Amino acid sequence: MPTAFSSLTDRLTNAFKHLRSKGKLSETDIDSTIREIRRALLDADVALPVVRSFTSQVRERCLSTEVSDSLNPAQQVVSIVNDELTAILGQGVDRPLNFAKNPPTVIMLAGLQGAGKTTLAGKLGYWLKQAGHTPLLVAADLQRPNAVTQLKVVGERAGIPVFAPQAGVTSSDETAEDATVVTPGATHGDPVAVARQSLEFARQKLYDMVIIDTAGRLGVDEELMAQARDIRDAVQPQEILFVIDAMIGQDAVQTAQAFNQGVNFTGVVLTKLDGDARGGAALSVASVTNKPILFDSTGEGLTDFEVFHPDRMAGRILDQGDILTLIEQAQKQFDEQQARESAEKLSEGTFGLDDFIEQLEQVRKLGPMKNLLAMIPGMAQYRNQIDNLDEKTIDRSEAIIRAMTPAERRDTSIIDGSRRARIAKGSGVSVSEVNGLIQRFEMAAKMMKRVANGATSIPGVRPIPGMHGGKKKGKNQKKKRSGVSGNPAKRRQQEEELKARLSGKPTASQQNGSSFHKPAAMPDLSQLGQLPPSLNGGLFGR
Ligand SMILES: Nc1nc2c(ncn2[C@@H]2O[C@H](COP(=O)(O)OP(=O)(O)OP(=O)(O)O)[C@@H](O)[C@H]2O)c(=O)[nH]1
Repeated sequence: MPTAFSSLTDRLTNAFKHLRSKGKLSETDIDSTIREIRRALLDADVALPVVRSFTSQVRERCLSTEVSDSLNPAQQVVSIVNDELTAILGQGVDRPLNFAKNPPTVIMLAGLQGAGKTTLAGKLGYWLKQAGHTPLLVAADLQRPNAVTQLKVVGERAGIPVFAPQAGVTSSDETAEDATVVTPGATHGDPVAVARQSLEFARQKLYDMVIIDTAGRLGVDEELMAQARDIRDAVQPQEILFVIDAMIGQDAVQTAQAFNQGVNFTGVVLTKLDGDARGGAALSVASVTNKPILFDSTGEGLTDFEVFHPDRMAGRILDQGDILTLIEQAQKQFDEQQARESAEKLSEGTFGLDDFIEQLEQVRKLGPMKNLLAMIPGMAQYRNQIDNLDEKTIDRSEAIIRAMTPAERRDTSIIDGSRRARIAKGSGVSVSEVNGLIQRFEMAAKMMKRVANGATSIPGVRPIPGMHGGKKKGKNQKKKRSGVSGNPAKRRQQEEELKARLSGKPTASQQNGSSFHKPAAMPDLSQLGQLPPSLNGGLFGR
């Protein structure tokens, strides 16, 4: 899927490609790589001062770094670029939200018109609600006629009450109009008064988070800034989040600086990272303002929103995937017992189409398939194929399987010609589509059985610790096959290991144990002759 960083990813991975054949890097090699990195960053709209300090830092470290035993030169350069990218994205640290000692915690949103503030208010509120908070959204954007209505719609969708002035209503004891939208008589036309009243309301009704949506303008102007300052002074927020559209290009830095001076924001939210315009300017914002990026948003949906982790974003930009996010999402959504059973069935060769449907349902909870594939290391080169993956073909596959009898799903070998014709009719597809699905399922099941038993691996994809059982194991050991441990300490260790693998550092077990592998800081993509069947058309065909 093209994202705001796709072309930057392509350019950077290309710059590293030339280094792969080198045994040792000369100063000339380093300089020519640095030149390519500089051009890639500038073309992606990263601000010039940020590019300058970034490249000089990378160059200095490349020249002074000792030759490592465990990393080849290309991996070493990628590892340095990864560190420095993580640093410009926010000093390399994750900064959690500040909460008030005495609730409610107040979060004020500021930014240009159309940056995505209103949408973000809903996403943030929804995210907080999922975490057990009781948020209230506040419509303090009284500039744009439709803004209040828009926030009410967003609030309704997220199931979060909205404190909003209602035209013609002035009494302060108006009661809730319906379950999701509160319309007390906030003072009409005065955003500062609305914000102040919302706090009183939240205290009375015991909302513990107040998210205030403020007005945006097309460009920075002093009147807007003064209004935002007045709101800030009236409600003393714990967080003032500057919301910035990643696609606005070079203006991002100037706008961010103006808002920083104007309201002294505490954190940044990048929106529209799903767009395909050059998103480099947004990457400069944290560095130029010295304020952390707290969240990012990748679509219009309520859940297209995530906590920003500088190191994971750097990994995605460098096409090292984001396995940690994938694991976290999977842990949230997956039924662990079911995953374990599927893994066992796969290794035993008893994985049927019924199980496949169950897996599909679980995977679907994680979001569109394209987004998931984008989190796998080394996938940038398959962007076109991933883009061509039509999610509808997945629906069709599901329909075919659902048209089968339970016995057919358990054992595809009983599906003869007449059964195939019946299934095709029942699912509204052609017989050849049914044939194709059965054939691909049988092939994939065979391959997965071999992979699960350690007989082979997917080309270019290094095994994840605990993923492959090797030989068939006893009952107790089987539990490890789902790849992610249920034990929190063990899981943390696995995450640390993965993190280290992705950053190119030796993992704890590699340092302690005898089975030291060269870390896969940069997967050798040349080995990826073909996608695993499940990705390359795979079960879903094309
Ligand atoms: N693709 C994409 N669209 C987004 C994202 N966030 C917001 N949008 C869309 O961007 C448009 C503007 O978003 P709003 O939330 O209205 O922006 P705003 O900052 O509140 O705008 P004003 O109220 O005019 O100041 C809407 O159409 C949103 O659906 C995102 O992450 N990705």
